[in-house]
Amino acid sequence: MTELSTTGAEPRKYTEVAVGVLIRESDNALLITSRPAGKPRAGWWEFPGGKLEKGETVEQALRRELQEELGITIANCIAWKVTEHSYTHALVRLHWCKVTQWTGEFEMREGQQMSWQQLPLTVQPVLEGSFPVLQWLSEERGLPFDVAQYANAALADGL
Ligand SMILES: Nc1nc2c([nH]c(=O)n2[C@@H]2O[C@H](COP(=O)(O)OP(=O)(O)OP(=O)(O)O)[C@@H](O)[C@H]2O)c(=O)[nH]1
Repeated sequence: MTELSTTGAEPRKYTEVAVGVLIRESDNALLITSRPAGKPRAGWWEFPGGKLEKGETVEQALRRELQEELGITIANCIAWKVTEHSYTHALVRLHWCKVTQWTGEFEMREGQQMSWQQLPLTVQPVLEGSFPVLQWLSEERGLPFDVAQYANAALADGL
């Protein structure tokens, strides 16, 4: 699918992305990772995942990405939400899955960082395409959500 361009140029194509919300069973912590050097928004925090390759399902893409990036193999992928976000570098459709089971030891294979976080997150800045999901997760947990907390840090870092 495409979005009409405001410049009259070619419509921008959606990039389909599989994103994992990994939830640690013992304390419900969420896995957040930093974007590796060399990618747009390097050093920003996100939920782990990546782009679908041709012919892949969301679950296949997420399993591949998490093996490549984190060295783990997911054992489930519970389809949860689909969101869209327009960045200057891309128009993305994010397919969010909850993951509660995996095997393997975490290994940061792209030199990124990982952090098990409770809400509200203490790592900053966070990709703004993830804000809706942070809101839904907060609501599910009966916690307040203040988008300004995340947006201010993102603005300070050049949103
Ligand atoms: N993984 C991930 N991507 C997100 C999140 N939120 C969000 O807006 N995105 C966007 O989704 C896109 C994911 O692309 P990516 O660059 O991480 O994917 P990839 O690992 O396949 O990259 P590559 O194949 O270009 O190396 C980026 O445009 C990123 O800005 C999130 O929480 N996690």
